[in-house]
Amino acid sequence: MANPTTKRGLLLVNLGTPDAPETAPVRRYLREFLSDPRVVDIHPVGRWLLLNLIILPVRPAKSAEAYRKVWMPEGSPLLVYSRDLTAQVAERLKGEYEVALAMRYGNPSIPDAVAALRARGVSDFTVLPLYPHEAASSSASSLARTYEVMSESWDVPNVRAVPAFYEHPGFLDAFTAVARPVISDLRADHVLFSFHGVPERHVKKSDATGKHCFSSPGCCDAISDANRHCYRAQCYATARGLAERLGLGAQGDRWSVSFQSRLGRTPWVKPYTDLVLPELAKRGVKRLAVMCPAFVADCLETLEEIGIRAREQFVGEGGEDLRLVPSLNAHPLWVDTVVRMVRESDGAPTAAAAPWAAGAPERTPAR
Ligand SMILES: C=CC1=C(C)c2cc3[nH]c(cc4nc(cc5[nH]c(cc1n2)c(C)c5CCC(=O)O)C(CCC(=O)O)=C4C)c(C)c3C=C
Ligand SMILES: [Fe+2]
Ligand SMILES: [Fe+2]
Repeated sequence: MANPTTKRGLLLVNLGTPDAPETAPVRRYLREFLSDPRVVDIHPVGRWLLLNLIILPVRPAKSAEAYRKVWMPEGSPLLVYSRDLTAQVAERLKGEYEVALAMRYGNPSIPDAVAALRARGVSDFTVLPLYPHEAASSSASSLARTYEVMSESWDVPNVRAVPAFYEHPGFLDAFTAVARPVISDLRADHVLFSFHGVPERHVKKSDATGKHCFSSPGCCDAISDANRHCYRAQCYATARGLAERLGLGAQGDRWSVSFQSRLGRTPWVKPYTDLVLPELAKRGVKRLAVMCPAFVADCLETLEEIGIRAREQFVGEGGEDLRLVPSLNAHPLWVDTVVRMVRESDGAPTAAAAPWAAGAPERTPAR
């Protein structure tokens, strides 16, 4: 328990987004994002060449065009929804925690958000990376940067991290509540759980045993000691939890899993969403609901890649309709869950100690 005079702060961290849907701000954002060695994990000289000769001359203009299709009057959807969530969580935790939002890349930056909380007297921090699953390129990068920023001050504050919540019942229940009306209104004959992909190399590097991941087709079929930090295994655990709540039966029949948003030519985690869509259409799936549970806020990857591009692709392949299930954004059940996870994490800094995790001892929330 923290000292009663200690002021607590909650830092919600999401990935980040450009300041405007124009080429120059998108280039600035992509430069910061793709210079991160946890995102593009190759030799620094290779990364510089890839970025400056291949990606940055072309991609920013194309991405800016995509951002313009989903940009909201108040700004980038990822930022608008993350701000909304932050405001509602702050309201719920008033008097207990000072709350701020930070973006790993772009604005509001982690240094600015940490400085703002410290200026409000915070000396005990809870950090909640807004990604359900662990990945070097998302949660690990956000935590590493937060720790780096905090360690720059003379008096380093107390910091605890909320563990990955890929099978937290509150997270699964909230997504189920959002999905149910969409699935029934569409009369969906199939649900695709499309997660953000990562290079296979990243998954192999996070395998502490060095021999579990990709060792067999079923290596992600259950969470075990060997794969509890495997991004792919955590994604499948989420999909199973949602499919069960939605009453979808066995995998393959009315639901399947895929991975989207790949970049470059190295192998990413499979199956790829853009290759699964035509297969589903060919199999006779007509009305497809797509859930993107790697994201807790709608963003370019949900609204444009799935809501617009994947829909056009599926209909072009003979499907009748594809509907994107909205993300959690600031859904009341998600706000409840964030509040609950923050309280649960008080004194439980690792995934293994998460009170809701299988095998963890029963524990009552701190307050
Ligand atoms: C090597 C490239 C990338 C890895 C690895 C990666 C992992 C990863 N990303 C997210 C969440 C988001 N990514 C978003 C956009 C985005 N992602 C990449 C590349 C990698 N992501 C790029 C180049 C972009 C920018 C857009 C584009 O040009 O296509 C977003 C949306 C941001 C927004 O502004 O809306 C999110 C969110 C996770 C969770 C993750 C690892 C699991
Ligand atoms: Fe990404
Ligand atoms: Fe794995």
